[in-house]
Amino acid sequence: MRYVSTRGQAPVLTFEEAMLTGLARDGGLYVPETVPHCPAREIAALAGLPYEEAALRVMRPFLGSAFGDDALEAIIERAYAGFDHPARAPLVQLGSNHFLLELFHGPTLAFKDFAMQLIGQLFQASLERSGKRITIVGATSGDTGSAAIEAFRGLDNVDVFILFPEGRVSDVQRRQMTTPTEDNVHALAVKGDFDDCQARVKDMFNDFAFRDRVGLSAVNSINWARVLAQVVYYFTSAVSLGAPHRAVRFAVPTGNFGDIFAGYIARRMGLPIEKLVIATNQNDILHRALTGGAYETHGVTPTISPSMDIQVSSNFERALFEAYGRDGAAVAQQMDALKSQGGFTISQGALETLRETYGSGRASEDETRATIRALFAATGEVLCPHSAVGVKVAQDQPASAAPMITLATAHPAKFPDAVEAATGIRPALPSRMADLFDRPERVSAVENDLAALKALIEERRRA
Ligand SMILES: Cc1ncc(COP(=O)(O)O)c(C=O)c1O
Ligand SMILES: N[C@@H](CCOP(=O)(O)O)C(=O)O
Repeated sequence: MRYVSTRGQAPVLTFEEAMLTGLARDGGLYVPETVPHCPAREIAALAGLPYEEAALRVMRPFLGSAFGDDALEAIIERAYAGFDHPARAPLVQLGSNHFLLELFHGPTLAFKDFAMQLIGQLFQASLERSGKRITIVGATSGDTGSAAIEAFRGLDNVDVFILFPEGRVSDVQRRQMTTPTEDNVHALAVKGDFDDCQARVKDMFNDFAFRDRVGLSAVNSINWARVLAQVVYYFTSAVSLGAPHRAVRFAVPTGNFGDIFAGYIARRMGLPIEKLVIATNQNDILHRALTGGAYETHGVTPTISPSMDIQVSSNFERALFEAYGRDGAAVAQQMDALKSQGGFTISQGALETLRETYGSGRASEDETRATIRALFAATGEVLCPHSAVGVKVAQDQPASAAPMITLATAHPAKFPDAVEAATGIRPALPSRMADLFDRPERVSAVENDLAALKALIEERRRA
């Protein structure tokens, strides 16, 4: 299995190389050269398997020869051993044809743990073999950062720097990043929004001298390995509702488009997904793009679902690459326009292709709060605001016989103020985090300035 860049000008890599590289050297994102097909009988055979076994079967064809079967099996076992729920990704029924896929039972209480716990193990195995050391620099709107820190804390051959927008993550999210004591972990509060943080990370990747000197690696979903790990739960949930004999739909709270693109890969592999519905908050660039054809940034607005306060949605580039028939030059042109003019228009052909796969919707702040309140009153299920955006948009979709599965992407206890305001209930953190607010914080406030950030990283990383 080989990986190519969405901009067509970077070296073709193996899985392991693409994982360690992160962003392609032409600024694009790696995608598999071909998407392996999973025949219906193999999809059906996933029914009833432990999550780990299903993960091995779904991901195996993408990894090539980098990790042997036994090694991969052990890696997957270790990755999910710290999850609080035996099913890892349990399904809860919300209504006659609507289900919630709970993805928040991992160590940091968000869906990011599914991928981050796995790639933490994959990186370690790979670095032990090569004897190399790396510097991970990630951008977060709240959840990727804590998941990355949890996966890489304390490792001798990895330094981790996480850029988060100052004052724009919840207190729980911030403390998850600022209270770990390991000296390879650095939480950086940037004066800016998530798009600024993500842009500075990409700038660092585009400075090849810096990139090579510090051994830069990415753990945002620009890294293909992140997306791959998220393909698995589309299979496990769809199969438990009757796939491959019955089609399903997914509503996916969306920001950087990594999670929903994992659903696209599952669909391309042969999983019968009728629609992948993009659910956005007020930062609705993706909904506007799908409905009107113009992908235009309007600036990031803070919301009660802060992890989705994103306008430059990195993985949409992967979707465009597919919609433009894998024309890297066309994608590069649009990405240049995004950088220089703040937007671009999607061609009619590409838009129609996107609409065959994706639906979309947007939830306002009031609708998000009302959905948390109504679902709690009707079922007792307490949603985080991101999951509530997903549920609201799912409820707004046209009727279909195919069951709708909404991804519940974070635990409500990460956003206690918003949840309490909607339900009167203040959700409690699991007991292993009960003292989170008593732990001392360690954080550096930094300007949104590339040179200053690079200097800080050079100074603090352990050579
Ligand atoms: C809780 C939560 N929900 C949804 C999203 C959106 O996921 P994606 O960026 O993969 O679209 C994020 C962040 O990415 C998140 O942290
Ligand atoms: N919502 C994310 C933003 C980064 O997304 P990623 O999936 O590309 O890492 C976060 O919580 O940090």
